[in-house]
Amino acid sequence: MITIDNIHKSFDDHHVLKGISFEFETGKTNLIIGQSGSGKTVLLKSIVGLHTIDKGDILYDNRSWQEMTQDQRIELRTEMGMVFQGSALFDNMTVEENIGFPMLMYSKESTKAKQKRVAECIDRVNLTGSEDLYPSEISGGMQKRVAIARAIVMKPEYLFCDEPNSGLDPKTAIVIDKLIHEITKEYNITTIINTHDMNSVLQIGENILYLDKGEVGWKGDKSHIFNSENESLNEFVFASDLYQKLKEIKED
Ligand SMILES: Nc1ncnc2c1ncn2[C@@H]1O[C@H](COP(=O)(O)OP(=O)(O)OP(=O)(O)O)[C@@H](O)[C@H]1O
Repeated sequence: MITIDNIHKSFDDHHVLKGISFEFETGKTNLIIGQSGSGKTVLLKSIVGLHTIDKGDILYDNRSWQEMTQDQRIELRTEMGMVFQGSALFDNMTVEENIGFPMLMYSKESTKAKQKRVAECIDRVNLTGSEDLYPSEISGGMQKRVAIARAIVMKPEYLFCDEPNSGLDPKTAIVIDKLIHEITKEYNITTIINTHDMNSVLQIGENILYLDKGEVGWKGDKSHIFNSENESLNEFVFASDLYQKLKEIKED
């Protein structure tokens, strides 16, 4: 579980995160949603440790970020897997090399054990047979699966995904959402996903934080999102492509 406790973050005089508290639960797909500019990326980067927060604390299974030594923070990073927007694969490495890269850098296991783990992950994301291909030779959906396999190869406690569906067609996006959701359950990971995508919210939104101009606008799960009394959230939900399409179908 990751608990954020009253966190604040400003850039010069721009106060972006204004006292956010939330619990991201273990074994669940936790979603951060909100309008563009509401602070989703700044929040995710703060949790990953890429931004220094100005106030408050972040607890990683009860371990306080503020109280950690530099060595403990470095150790914590090895427990984190990340799927970046646009996949961020190494163009000059094959699928297998991309997935194995974190092990090459950080794992102290034997070469044989590393190869076994990489093969397991390739199999888990259904990329068996594509090991020797380069990113430019595979589809966007396959690239995303490589990014997911690379993120889980070190068996992380925490998985962070920044807009994992960006650039994917709706059908592939559903496959990727399902994969992240299944992996979260199988490995009992605390997964946090930043998304705009209402389809994802309705598919895998088990624990949702809606950010409204840097504040907590609403918390809940997908089954309650349509019944919220929060005006700003309703605007966000009802302005989504998905809702508009459903409305058009109903009106036809
Ligand atoms: N490094 C930075 N320096 C200064 N301002 C920043 C920085 N990063 C983000 N911001 C500002 O913080 C605010 C929130 O940005 P953020 O990227 O978190 O929004 P978001 O909710 O992720 O939006 P989007 O959905 O468009 O990605 C914006 O006004 C942005 O300009």
